[in-house]
Amino acid sequence: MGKHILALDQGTTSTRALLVNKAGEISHLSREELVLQYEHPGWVEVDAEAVWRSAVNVIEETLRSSGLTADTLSAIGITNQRETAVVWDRATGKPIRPAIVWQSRQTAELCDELKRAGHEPLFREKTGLLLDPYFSGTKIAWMLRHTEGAANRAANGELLFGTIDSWLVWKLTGGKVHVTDATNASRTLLYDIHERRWDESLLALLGIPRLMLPEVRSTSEVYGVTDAGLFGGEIPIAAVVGDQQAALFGQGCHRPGEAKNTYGTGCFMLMNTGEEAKASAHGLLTTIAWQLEDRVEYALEGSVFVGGSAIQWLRDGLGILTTAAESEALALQVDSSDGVYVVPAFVGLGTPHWDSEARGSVFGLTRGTTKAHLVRATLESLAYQTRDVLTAMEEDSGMRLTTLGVDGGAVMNGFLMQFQSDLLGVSITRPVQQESTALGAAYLAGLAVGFWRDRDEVRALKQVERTFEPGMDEALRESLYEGWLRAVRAAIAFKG
Ligand SMILES: Nc1ncnc2c1ncn2[C@@H]1O[C@H](COP(=O)(O)OP(=O)(O)O)[C@@H](O)[C@H]1O
Ligand SMILES: O=P(O)(O)OC[C@H](O)CO
Repeated sequence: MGKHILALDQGTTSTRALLVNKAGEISHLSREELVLQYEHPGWVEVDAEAVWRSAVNVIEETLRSSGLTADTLSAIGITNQRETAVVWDRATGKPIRPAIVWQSRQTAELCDELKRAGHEPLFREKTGLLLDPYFSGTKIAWMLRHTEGAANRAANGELLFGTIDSWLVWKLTGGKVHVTDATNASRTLLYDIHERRWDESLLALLGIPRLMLPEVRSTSEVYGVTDAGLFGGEIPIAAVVGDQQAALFGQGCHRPGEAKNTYGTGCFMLMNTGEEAKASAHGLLTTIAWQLEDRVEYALEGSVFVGGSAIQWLRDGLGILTTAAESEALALQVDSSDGVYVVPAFVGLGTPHWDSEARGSVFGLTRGTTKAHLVRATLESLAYQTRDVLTAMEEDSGMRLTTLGVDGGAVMNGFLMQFQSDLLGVSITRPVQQESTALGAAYLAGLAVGFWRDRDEVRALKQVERTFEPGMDEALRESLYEGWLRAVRAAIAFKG
């Protein structure tokens, strides 16, 4: 048995590989940025070949910098941005067009068509999701409709579909293994999360041939080994898990009622609900937390589409920041956002509104507004959106949260974390190891190959770096939040 698990974390904006040892310590992180394509307003795509190349590069770099060889690794655990859809040619392994990223709105019309025909309750009941362009199903249907000859080729078994995990496993195994896991399947809009199978009636509604779909396996098992030609030896691939579920596992939220929020490109709060798939009355998603052997556990999820990417917009779109980290000092230059609210609905709104037509808006500008106010209001928007989600979560689960575990790129921002704690009235714990997603994938892979004994062993590895306690006066907190609710209502009303 080797001394390390390699975690491959394929996110929206970057691909990372890192090593995890038995104590849950991380070393030799290698990272490659990805270029997203925004060809039309509301569309977000990425070159699946570039994603694949980035995965090879970061694994090679991690091996090189650590001096380890492939056969000294115990396993690879893969975690990935979810819903992003790839369709490729079975024979050549080439994608038929760019992958459609989870944030993309290009299937809004198709979703509306299906809603008008009254199909949403069926999708909601079987998959725990909603008819929103976010999920993979309509993205696959769109590719089949908009790529010449694709529908016929798919029906003949010449094309394969996969979320990013499937695509990477296919490539890593040299085109031998076409699988996904239950967490990723639960984000496709095609998988019955109760019966645990691809659903023929949903496939028929979307015109997707069953032949294209991967086999659905558990979240923690050996699916195959990496092609010996790639890294100079075979490495067992022993976990596949959607990144938000991986973070839930990595944060040690293994018991019902435990929750985490990840602040990456988007913000995703997941609460473990155990073996019960709880339906939501407030726009949350019911999703599979993980499948271990034959046992499935579920989660309630609130999905916020634009989180850290609003900070990237300040940096790259407006040019008022040179780095995302600078946003903290700027926000702290002012005592408040002075009545300014930024609603970053750049690609519509997810939980609890599910409005794919809404667009971003800024409210409350005066002649005295400075870039510090705008930056602060943008950071605050992550916290306000999270409060919307937590309110829904508490109403649906009937549980009151006292502590929230956090992770993701933006949690380094101390201003944001304190404001978040103030606004929720909840303690926030930031772990020492903020790569919860990669840790979750490593733990799940390690459990499959006997690197760790059981869940309790990995849960005990978590260490808290800092706790943020709520300190804001309640009247102020509620009046600030009132302003946010007004701003969101106005943003939704603006779309005409
Ligand atoms: N100090 C910071 N303050 C606010 N946002 C930050 C900070 N550092 C990084 N971010 C944001 O975090 C995001 C990157 O987080 P990460 O977890 O790597 O995302 P993903 O996995 O979605 O690619 C970016 O959108 C970036 O703008
Ligand atoms: O790329 P991330 O880490 O922001 O995650 C994206 C989510 O999985 C989308 O559902």
